[in-house]
Amino acid sequence: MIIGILKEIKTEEHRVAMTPAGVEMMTARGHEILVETRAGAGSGFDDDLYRKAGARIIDTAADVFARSDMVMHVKEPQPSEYGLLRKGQILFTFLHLAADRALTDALIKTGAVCIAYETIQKKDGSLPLLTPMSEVAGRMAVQEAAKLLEMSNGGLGVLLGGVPGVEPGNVLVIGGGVVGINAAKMACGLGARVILLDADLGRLRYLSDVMPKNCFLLMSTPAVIRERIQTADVVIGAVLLAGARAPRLVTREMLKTMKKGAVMVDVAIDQGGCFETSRPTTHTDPVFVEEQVIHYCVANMPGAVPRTSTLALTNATLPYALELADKGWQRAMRENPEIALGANVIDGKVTFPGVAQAFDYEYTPAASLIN
Ligand SMILES: NC(=O)C1=CN([C@@H]2O[C@H](COP(=O)(O)OP(=O)(O)OC[C@H]3O[C@@H](n4cnc5c(N)ncnc54)[C@H](O)[C@@H]3O)[C@@H](O)[C@H]2O)C=CC1
Ligand SMILES: CC(=O)C(=O)O
Ligand SMILES: [Mg+2]
Repeated sequence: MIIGILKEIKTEEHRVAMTPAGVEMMTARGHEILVETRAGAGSGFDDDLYRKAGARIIDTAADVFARSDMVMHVKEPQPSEYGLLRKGQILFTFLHLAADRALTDALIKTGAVCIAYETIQKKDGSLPLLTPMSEVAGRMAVQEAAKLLEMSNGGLGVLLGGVPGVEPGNVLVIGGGVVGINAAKMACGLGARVILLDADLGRLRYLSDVMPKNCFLLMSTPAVIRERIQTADVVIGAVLLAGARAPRLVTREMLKTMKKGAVMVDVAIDQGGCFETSRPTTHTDPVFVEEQVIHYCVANMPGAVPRTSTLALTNATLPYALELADKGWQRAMRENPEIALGANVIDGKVTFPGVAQAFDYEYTPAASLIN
């Protein structure tokens, strides 16, 4: 198969979908890899490293799209790329369609086979391609929030760890999955007083076994959120209903009861956000203020630390990319149910229930489109 690796064009996105090490493994299996020039530059991989690994360097995205059977990105295609996708071509990348009707409609029009990293799911419910990026974003959420709490950045002037004789800051983490546990661990490590909420009692039991003493676990209910938000210096939104739009758990009314200069980091923004007042921001303009509370809502947080994130992401994506390349999408989906769950839009049909539900579109099971 011919596989195209595109340069990311989303604002301040410096990850790349395949490393030279991945190219070497792909070419050893007989696949041809086309890499758009400078696609790896932000992650520390120049064109020569890709050439040495066996890739061909291509000057333009249009050429990569035109020549490839499967194109790989990190983030969703941008409007300038919609017209470059074609019927039957595989697109393998993060998509987050339930939060983006315009992108969903554009992909439907292309007729391409659109497989989303974030909905590939193992039998145990885990999301193997989202997990490494959630680890990064969860850890980053606390370092971003700690900085924004400084008064020169508009924050209320609290040091999360406190000092001897002065109490630490309060961090409320909503959602105790991968983002949540990583954020809570970082905040605990800094010495903050951390409250971690989840709606799954089994998950809370697990967390109570592994989290340090300064992490308090509570069942997530509207009443608990309404009460705890009032004393929080930092709130981190980390909920997920896989592939579906995020539930809105913090309302504008709740925000009005918060401390002025407190910080909200809505990591779940890529699925639409879990605060009523959230809207997606970029690394170049990451924050805005609503009800005197600072909001950080960057939808591609790991893009800011590409040297870490590219390696973490491609460690996870490569085996799936290899399987798609070796077998083609139909056989790969037939033989591997994890990949079948990645199907979001195929040949103009919406094949993921959470996306169909978000926009009231007809849902077509991917299995019915496989010969
Ligand atoms: N902004 C960014 O750059 C990035 C965003 N993300 C996003 O972060 C979000 C979280 O991802 P993960 O932690 O990997 O998901 P996960 O599936 O590991 O965890 C989600 C957790 O939310 C819990 N939950 C569901 N409903 C809840 C409720 N009402 N109250 C409290 N908890 C609830 C679930 O029980 C689960 O434990 C996703 O939307 C993901 O796409 C992930 C990486 C980067
Ligand atoms: C998960 C995601 O949206 C990202 O890594 O950018
Ligand atoms: Mg989007």
